[in-house]
Amino acid sequence: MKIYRYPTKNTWTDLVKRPVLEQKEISGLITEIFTEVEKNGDKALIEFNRKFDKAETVSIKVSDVEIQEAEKQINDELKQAIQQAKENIATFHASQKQEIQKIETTKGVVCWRENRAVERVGIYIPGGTAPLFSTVLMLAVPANLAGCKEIILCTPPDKNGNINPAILYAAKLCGVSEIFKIGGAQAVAAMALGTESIPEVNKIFGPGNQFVVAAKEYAQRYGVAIDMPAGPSEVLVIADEQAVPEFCAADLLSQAEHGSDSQVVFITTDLKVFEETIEAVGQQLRDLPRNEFAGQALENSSFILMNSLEEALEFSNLYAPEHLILAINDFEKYIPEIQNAGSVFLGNYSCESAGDYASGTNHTLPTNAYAKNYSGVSLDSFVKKITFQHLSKEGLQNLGKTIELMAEAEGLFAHKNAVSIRLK
Ligand SMILES: NC(=O)c1ccc[n+]([C@@H]2O[C@H](COP(=O)([O-])OP(=O)(O)OC[C@H]3O[C@@H](n4cnc5c(N)ncnc54)[C@H](O)[C@@H]3O)[C@@H](O)[C@H]2O)c1
Ligand SMILES: N[C@H](CO)Cc1c[nH]c[nH+]1
Ligand SMILES: [Zn+2]
Repeated sequence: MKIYRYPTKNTWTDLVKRPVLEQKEISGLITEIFTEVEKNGDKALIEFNRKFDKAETVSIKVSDVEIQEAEKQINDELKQAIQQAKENIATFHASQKQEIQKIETTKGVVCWRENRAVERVGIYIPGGTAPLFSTVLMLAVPANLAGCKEIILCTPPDKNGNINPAILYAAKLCGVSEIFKIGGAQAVAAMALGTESIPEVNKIFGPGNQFVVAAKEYAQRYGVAIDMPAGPSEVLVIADEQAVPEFCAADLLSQAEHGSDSQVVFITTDLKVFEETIEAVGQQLRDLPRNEFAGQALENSSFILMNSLEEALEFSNLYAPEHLILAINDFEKYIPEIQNAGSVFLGNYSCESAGDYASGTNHTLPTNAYAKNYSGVSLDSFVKKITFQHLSKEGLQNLGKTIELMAEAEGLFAHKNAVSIRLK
């Protein structure tokens, strides 16, 4: 845990750095993995399961029997919880649908956009530190609402070569087409390149560790699109004097527990809240089952005392957190000041776990300061927008002179002629 009291602005660039694996090592490994998958297909994937996940997999495709068996292992209470989360996610994402808006830019010139779903999408479901079946809902629900024809899911197998039953249950519930037992960079390579059993997809979605993020970035050179870099989880909490230290500590630990390379940042203007939150983090960490990841993540994490909420917001915009929690009284006032963040949680009761599971917003979000230039997953992530236009003869008469003049000025006479020939 790194503690800073009133750090000067010239130290901020160091404070916003994330813990990253050695880039050179990762990129060498990713190239190797893609080359191997391209050359040996499924055989390479089975070998990677052995090497990276210590798993024996005879067949990498999940069978219908495995899916039926999984359903029996999920109790009714969890099924109901999954159902409620799914409905909220569907409601929020369905609200993002927009009516087609035809607009007449000049009399007789009508322009509009129409959505078309990305046809075949690949969704990566993390399974290294925890089986994130909630991510199935976050990706498959909007993919279905958007009208994607095929949803291919990849997730790492356990040591016995099995997939967590809740992942299989959620996948079936959300209309996933095919499920494969393969994780990490090799799963991304398989979806980008295609193998004997895994179809090549048009766009790859989903969060993952630094191997997965690096592989998604690499995959783009094969013509596949990606949602965004969604890596190790992070949260930045800004608290004032009325914040509840135990709540702040719980939110910080909720993201720290994702993995040793997660990072959490706590900023407050109040000395009492500062000291009590640090103490509460220590206490809650001791009581947390499987707390080793959270403990390691806290070593990379900062607790900062600042002079004002304005300064805290300025720091937050530089950090560009995946999640921002404003545990402050006057949060409405500060909303316009938020420039860079993946998803924002307002007040003392908007715990980040709500967005992780069930409030309705998407939990697949940009990390590592990518919130400066990317949005989280939404319905739009699963569609392409095609523009249309119709010009009547009158429309071309009204706009023709402008087009001819501009084409001539660019020295493109065939462009000019495409107008002139029609208006002769
Ligand atoms: N940003 C977001 O939206 C978001 C959402 C959910 C989860 N997350 C993050 O996703 C991550 C999930 O990571 P995870 O590790 O639990 O699961 P994961 O499924 O992303 O990664 C596990 C895979 O990594 C590969 N791997 C592990 N060590 C390796 C090595 N040394 N060399 C090559 N490959 C290796 C293995 O193949 C394994 O299957 C966490 O960091 C979590 O915080 C982010
Ligand atoms: N907090 C993660 C995104 O960074 C999402 C998640 C899934 N399950 C629990 N949490
Ligand atoms: Zn989480």
